[in-house]
Amino acid sequence: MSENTALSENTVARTALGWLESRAGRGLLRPLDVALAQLVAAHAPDDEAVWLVALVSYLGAQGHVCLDLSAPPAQPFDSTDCPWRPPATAPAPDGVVLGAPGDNTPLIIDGTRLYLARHYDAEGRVAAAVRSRLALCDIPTGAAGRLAGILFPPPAEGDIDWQCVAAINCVLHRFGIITGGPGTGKTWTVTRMLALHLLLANEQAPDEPLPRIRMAAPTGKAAARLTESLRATLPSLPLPDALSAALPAEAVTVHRLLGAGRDGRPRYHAGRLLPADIVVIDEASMIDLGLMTQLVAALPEHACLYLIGDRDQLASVEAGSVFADLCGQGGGDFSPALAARLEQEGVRVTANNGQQSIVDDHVTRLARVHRFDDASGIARLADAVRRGDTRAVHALREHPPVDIRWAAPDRAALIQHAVEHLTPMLALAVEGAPAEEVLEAFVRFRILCALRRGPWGAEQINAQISRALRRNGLASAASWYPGRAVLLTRNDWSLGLFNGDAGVAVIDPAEGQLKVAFLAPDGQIRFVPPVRLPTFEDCWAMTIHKSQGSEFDHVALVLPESDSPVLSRELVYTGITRARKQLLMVGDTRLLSTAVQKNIARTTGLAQQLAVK
Ligand SMILES: Nc1ncnc2c1ncn2[C@@H]1O[C@H](COP(=O)(O)OP(=O)(O)OP(=O)(O)O)[C@@H](O)[C@H]1O
Repeated sequence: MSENTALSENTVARTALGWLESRAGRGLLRPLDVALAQLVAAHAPDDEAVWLVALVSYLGAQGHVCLDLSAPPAQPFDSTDCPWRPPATAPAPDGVVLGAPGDNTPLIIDGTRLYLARHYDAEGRVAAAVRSRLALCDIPTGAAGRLAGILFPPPAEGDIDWQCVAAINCVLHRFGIITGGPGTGKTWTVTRMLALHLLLANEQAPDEPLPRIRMAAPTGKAAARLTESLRATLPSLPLPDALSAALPAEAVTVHRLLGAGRDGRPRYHAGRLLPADIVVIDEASMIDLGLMTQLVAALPEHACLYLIGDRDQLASVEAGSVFADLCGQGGGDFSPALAARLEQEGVRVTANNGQQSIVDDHVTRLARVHRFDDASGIARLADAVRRGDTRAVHALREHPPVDIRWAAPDRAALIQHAVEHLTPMLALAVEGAPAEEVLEAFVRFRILCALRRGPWGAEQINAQISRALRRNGLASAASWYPGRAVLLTRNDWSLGLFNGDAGVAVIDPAEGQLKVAFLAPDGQIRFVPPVRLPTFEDCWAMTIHKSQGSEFDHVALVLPESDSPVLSRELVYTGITRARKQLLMVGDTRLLSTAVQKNIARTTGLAQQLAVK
């Protein structure tokens, strides 16, 4: 029997496909969701699998790695005209479309969680890579603590230096996580943690080569910030030159680390492992399940993996919330066994048996902010939002600290504010100032919008600012003028430029022509002729999503006019924490309260895979 005959005889599947196609026609499902359903319909013994595959595929596009049948999220299949509802309990595997773990079927059911096989496999690989790195390393007792004394000043009596704890906890294991908000000294800690690794390696095996260390971040911008931070920190490390030389002076993007070529395919993978002994990934919250799977596949078994990030930030754009899942509830007390080991290393922490995940002991949370002074309103507001404490948010609205201003949604005032703050950067570009200076001025101010579309979305605000700049004589009528800021919306592997990279048009000193300047991850500036750019948009305002991994001195954070599914605590927290010195909050305060109370959880199974049994 041909597939077509099977399909035409399966009248129930026809009903399902008809409904799915109509939804796709209205843009409520992706063509891909329907295509997968069609593929399955040709083989499925009944229509249930057809519906399920479309739903799980749809949820994947919403960031969910799987469907938890015991708590299905809201989705288009909830509409009254849908003849089907997801089952409340797990359907029995049919061995053709729906399989148990280990089966070679397009859908896998594990307990109440239903996956596309590819996602199930990816989660399993990440969990296995983490699990295989949790044992204590073979380091003589007391050595890590003793050598940490060279790198960390002794804490005040009765104080715990969590930065030192994080460094020791990392070097004791081949897997570690350091999480904390902005300015909590994560990068500062990481460089000392790596220095501690080198001191230990040098003491234990002075004749062996030092460990090969690589540092990477998900975006070019984040990698450039990390490079800058590394260069600022390295000179202050009390290390002999031979050891200092083994510390990386620059970070690369994770794609570069994996040697992704023009087609995006990695050069390093399970068949050709990354030549590294220690790998550190910064801004790890931005890494999606797919990229994390590629990374762990390319990692040699003996290599250490350390993830650094802020667990309270938005999850990756693509499916999964790997970093938050791995952090779990960790970052509090350690198990009695680890606390005992840390005490042998000279640090005393409180012990508790409440670990929910086998990863909990590997997570160290930094809470003390080093960058801002204690009075920083931005840090306090970020913390209130992180905790979902609307009262504290309200108090900061009633009595605004010096670094926060609140404004009602007044469009003319916002555009005027933007023009004032962009003027110095545009003036520098017109004068032909060096690209470094123009790019530096460019990160002094940014409007961050919760949404892309709509009256208060980045698209419309960008268009209005461009018009206002022209009206004010700051921009010429030509499409390209010095100071025009753009955000790339597509990768261009041949240019080494990526979706989300922002650049500014400047006069190239070598040729005297207008080129767009980008800061590369290695800290160098790249000049690209405008005609060579992949697709882009204006970058006076950008969405909070796109701003991940970047920081600006002054941020104007713009809320939409009404609630939206994407408006959440994580989104607002991420937006606020992009601001270094000044924050202008624009929008309705009630909407802010709604957002702060809304936690967006993605359905994934990684935490369950790593749960303490
Ligand atoms: N223990 C410390 N003593 C002195 N200065 C510190 C200490 N820890 C961090 N700093 C300084 O505080 C600032 C912020 O630290 P760092 O950049 O490491 O934070 P971060 O958590 O990585 O921030 P972000 O996530 O925003 O990049 C830096 O200037 C750093 O040199």
